[in-house]
Amino acid sequence: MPQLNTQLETLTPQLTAWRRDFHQHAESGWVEFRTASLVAEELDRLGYQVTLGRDVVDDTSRMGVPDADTLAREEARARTQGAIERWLPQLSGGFTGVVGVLDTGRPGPTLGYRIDMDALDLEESREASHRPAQQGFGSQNAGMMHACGHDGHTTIGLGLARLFKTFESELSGRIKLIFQPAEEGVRGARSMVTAGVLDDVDVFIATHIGLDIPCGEIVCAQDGYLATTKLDVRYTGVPAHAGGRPEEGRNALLAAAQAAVGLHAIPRHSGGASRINVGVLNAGSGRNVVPATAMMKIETRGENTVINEEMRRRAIDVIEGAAQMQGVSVEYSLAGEADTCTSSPALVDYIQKRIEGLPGVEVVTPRISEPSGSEDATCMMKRVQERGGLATYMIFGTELAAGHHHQCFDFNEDVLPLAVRTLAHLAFDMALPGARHDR
Ligand SMILES: O=C(O)C[C@H](NC(=O)Cc1c[nH]c2ccccc12)C(=O)O
Repeated sequence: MPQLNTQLETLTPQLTAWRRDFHQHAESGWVEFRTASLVAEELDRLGYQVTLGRDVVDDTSRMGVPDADTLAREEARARTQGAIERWLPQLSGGFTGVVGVLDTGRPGPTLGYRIDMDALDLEESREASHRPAQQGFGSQNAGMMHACGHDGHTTIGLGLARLFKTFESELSGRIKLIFQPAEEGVRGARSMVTAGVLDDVDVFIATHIGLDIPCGEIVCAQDGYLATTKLDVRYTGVPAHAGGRPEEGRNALLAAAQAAVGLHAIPRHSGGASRINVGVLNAGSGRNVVPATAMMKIETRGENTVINEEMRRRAIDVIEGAAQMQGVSVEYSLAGEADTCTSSPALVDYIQKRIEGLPGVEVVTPRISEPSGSEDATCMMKRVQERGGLATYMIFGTELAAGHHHQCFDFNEDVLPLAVRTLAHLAFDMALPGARHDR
């Protein structure tokens, strides 16, 4: 569709502006108030059916939600940074999911795109060599940075919304744009699945940019996502005068320290890839006080659910054993979890055939399965597949200034128009074997 290229040329500066605005106002999981409000506003302006908040995020299945004071503080911060006021009441409390539906009224599948919006809990580099810092769009929010490309994902989602609206007469069925909160820490997707957001989706595409693949190279299916469990751990001991009465204390810091070493000493699994990481350890209150409190944020991962479950089980043994050694109490809670998933072969074949030769598409890889991080889009994919639909997870390569989750992360923005055009192209004339067309 030549006019698609023309439209895209006009759209590209807007894509760059969106990306840099989202980058500058980075918001981590469940506090994407400004981002979600701007997304809802744009979808509504374009005439999409917009649902958000508790209508698309199930409260009981949310994980790793910040405390009420943090949610309130970040909502107030979002207001000062230009969040669109009329959407905030529904987003309040961290229900920051947004779904836009374009119903063409013509028979055809419902095509769902997952777009994750959240930033990482990370302080962005202020070095002049870091382009966002140098060009004035570095994160304004302390401790929050788009260091994985989700500012680009949100931009791609809005670019798709614009193109689909422009070419609505060429489409059939429905387009469902699913803007998800809290992918980092694998927390938000399960809540949207439980809220039923995926229950009417026939074809589902999740995407990620970067992943050490050059711009112009596209992977139709990334299958190597690891099953993962995230745990918050809290040790409670007994404070005492470290000099006068050390024997009366019970040392929570030592329990956490011994747990950290013990966790990393859990053997890797012979059945496949396995991971363990203690990402955060905070403990104690003063130099001369026997530490009575310690907290850890940890994660286990496995190439499949059996391996991850074994790693989780071993981790719990270590966590509880360390508490016993120091005579302290311990509590732990689930802060996130995700499974593995395999993309639908019929959809992968379809995508490969449709995108080969498109402008800007230089290399098309059908499927990669090497273990590579985790993703909670897998639970959305599984929901679609178990209902007879098709799902995949696409990768759009782009050059990176530094690796994902690094404070100097940045990417080649040429990937934005390329991803928008390629993903939009898949929606036109979608004749997919195996995708339900009874709508
Ligand atoms: O477990 C999580 O917190 C999800 C998070 N997900 C990502 O970072 C997205 C992602 C998935 N696979 C890769 C590979 C490289 C960079 C990023 C990713 C991760 O793996 O730490």
